[in-house]
Amino acid sequence: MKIAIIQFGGTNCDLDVLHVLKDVIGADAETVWYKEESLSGFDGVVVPGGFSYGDYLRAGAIAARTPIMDSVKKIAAEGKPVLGICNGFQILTEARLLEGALTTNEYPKFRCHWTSLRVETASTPFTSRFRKGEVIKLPIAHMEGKFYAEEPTLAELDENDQVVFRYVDEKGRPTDKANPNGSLENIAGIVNSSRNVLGLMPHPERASESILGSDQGRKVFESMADYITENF
Ligand SMILES: NC(=O)CC[C@H](N)C(=O)O
Repeated sequence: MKIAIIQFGGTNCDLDVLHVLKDVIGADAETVWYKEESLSGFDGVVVPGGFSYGDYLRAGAIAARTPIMDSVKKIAAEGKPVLGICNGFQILTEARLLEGALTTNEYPKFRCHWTSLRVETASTPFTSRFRKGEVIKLPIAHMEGKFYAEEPTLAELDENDQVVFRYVDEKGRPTDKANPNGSLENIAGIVNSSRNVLGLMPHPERASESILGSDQGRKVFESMADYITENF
């Protein structure tokens, strides 16, 4: 099993993800520079966070149009898991691998703090180790994290159980106060209709060891590794 971690100019969470995959959960992983065109030999992909191309035009817009994204699309079409974290989520929406868009936070500042999230579904390759309804703590760090989609798309995401994480308060309720960026319906993460592409704004790799204040993010990577072992 081998997982590719894509690096663009401006990516800055690549080595954190590499550390979690290799040192914390013992999976085989490698960073791949965006100029590589092939991802043959890889069974899964992480598009990590950062500021690819300085967030120029729109966050993720330039990275989404690089040749390696054709290979990421191929991996996704093969049913292999693709995980986009923060800037990675922005890139996956810009590449149209995921619905909707990430727009400037309602209060237009960079926000960097812990959030509580409710796991809305355990039936994805990335959340199989969670319980539906479980409330977990993961940090956010973004300026363009407001999830937006047109009403019919939102309805479809709900109907198909594609909303994976929602920002909630300490009691597990998706209130306005618990919503750090104005995301519609408090959405923090979604999957595609085939369920093998996940994007989320919070950073599970920054909460994968208890010394960091939470190790609950680790289960995202462990679930992904289980899925690869079982299927590929
Ligand atoms: N941590 C990140 O990936 C940053 C996300 C993005 N560049 C933003 O600020 O919106």
